[in-house]
Amino acid sequence: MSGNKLRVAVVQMHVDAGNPDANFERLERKLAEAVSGEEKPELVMLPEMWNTGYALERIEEIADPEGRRTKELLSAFARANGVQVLGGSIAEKRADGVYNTVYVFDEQGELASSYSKIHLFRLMDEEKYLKAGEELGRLEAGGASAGMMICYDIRFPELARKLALDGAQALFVPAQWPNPRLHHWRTLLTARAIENQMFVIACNRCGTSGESSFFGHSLIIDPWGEIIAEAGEEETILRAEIDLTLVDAVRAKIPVFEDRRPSLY
Ligand SMILES: NC(=O)CCC(=O)C(=O)O
Repeated sequence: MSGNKLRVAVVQMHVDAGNPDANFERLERKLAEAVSGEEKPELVMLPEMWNTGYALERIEEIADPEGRRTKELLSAFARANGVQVLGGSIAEKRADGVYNTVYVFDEQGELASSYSKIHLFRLMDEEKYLKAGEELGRLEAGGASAGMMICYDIRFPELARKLALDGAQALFVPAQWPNPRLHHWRTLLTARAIENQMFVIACNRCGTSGESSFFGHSLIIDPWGEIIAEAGEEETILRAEIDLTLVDAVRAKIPVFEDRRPSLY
């Protein structure tokens, strides 16, 4: 990090539903690509459920027990490259069921925080196969407080507002958001950025699994709502340097947080 700037690399990738071995192999290649080149990122981010995809009928069998395989890979990568990793989310098997969980590793490879998706998406049958998390997702990134939401979570503006009120200056959103809802994806992410005057960094998967196709369009949006980077529909590493000082500048220009009237609503 230089000053309050943070270089992020968002790994937009295909996910092979029901085939963790193929996904681990693909991810290792993508991670190597993310840290290649001169401008190394300081934070690398992955999409939702990248280990299994939405092979939910088999999720008990293929989810990562306690996230052990994932933690080993991401921790070693973070430590070897001195980079923070926001590990998308994975299907994580615990004693009481399977969770849709993000792990965050710091530059030393230590597990710094985690978050399990709190809103399960019925349109993709999540509530039939997954357990919902019970805590909010927070992390430190680029010397600032930040929050995490997973995919469907972005439809709940009160969650983003709560994270912002608690100090978040950026919101990280791993996703598997399919067609035909690109308009919702772009609009909701942009709205969360504008209304909370925060950066939104969102990583979607791409490619096709069964009858679902995923449009990619990972996005990096600034606190004024400007899209500073947007991917297309193919696999790519989306890169940007975000200047966290912009958060205070935007909040000073239009003092939304001071003007709130929570006693009325
Ligand atoms: N994986 C998800 O949570 C998908 C959410 C989604 O597609 C939506 O429209 O909301």
